[in-house]
Amino acid sequence: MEKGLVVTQLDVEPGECIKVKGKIQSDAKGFAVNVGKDSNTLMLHFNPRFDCHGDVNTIVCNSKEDGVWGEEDRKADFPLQHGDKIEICISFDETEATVKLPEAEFKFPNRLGMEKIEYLAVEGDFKVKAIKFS
Ligand SMILES: CCCO[C@@H]1O[C@H](CO)[C@@H](O[C@@H]2O[C@H](CO)[C@H](O)[C@H](OCc3cn(Cc4ccccc4)nn3)[C@H]2O)[C@H](O)[C@H]1NC(C)=O
Repeated sequence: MEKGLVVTQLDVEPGECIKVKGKIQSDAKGFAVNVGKDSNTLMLHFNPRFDCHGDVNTIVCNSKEDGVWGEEDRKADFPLQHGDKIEICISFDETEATVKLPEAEFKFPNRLGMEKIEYLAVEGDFKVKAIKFS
C-alpha cells in the first residue's frame, strides 16, 4: 500500500500548531493523521473512519508506545463529510493534544508525556494540499 505524507526531523513544541490542509476523498473509507516521535511512538493517531475497521462515521483516537497501541478513544461527534476541504490543526501541552476542525475540537491525553513532536504522517483517503507550522 502506498504510504501517505511523512515528515520527520520536526521540532514542534507545546503551544505551537501543525496545520494540515487538504481534501477528504469523495469515496473515503478513512484517513489518519499521526503525530509523535516516530511511527512506533505516537502521541496521537487521529483516525476518522467513514467505513473501515468495522466502524462507520466514527473518529478513533489512540496513542502508540514502542509499537503497541493504547486504549482507543472513540469520539461522539463526526463533523466530517466526503469531499470536505478542511484544515486540521493539532497542538499539545504537557497534559493533552488538541485537534481543531472547522466545526469541532477534540482533546486526547498526552499519555506519553511527550515534550515535542518530531514526526507527522497523513495516511489514507485524505489529499494533502498544504502544511503549515505556526
Ligand atoms: C473488537 C476486537 C478488535 O478490535 C479492533 O482491533 C483493530 C486492530 O487493532 C482496531 O483497528 C486498529 O486500530 C488502530 C487504532 O487503535 C489503528 O487505527 C489501526 O490502523 C493502523 C493503520 C493505519 N493505516 C494507514 C491507513 C489509515 C487510514 C486509512 C487507510 C490507511 N493502516 N493501518 C487499526 O487497524 C479496531 O479499531 C478495533 N475495534 C474496536 C471496536 O476496538
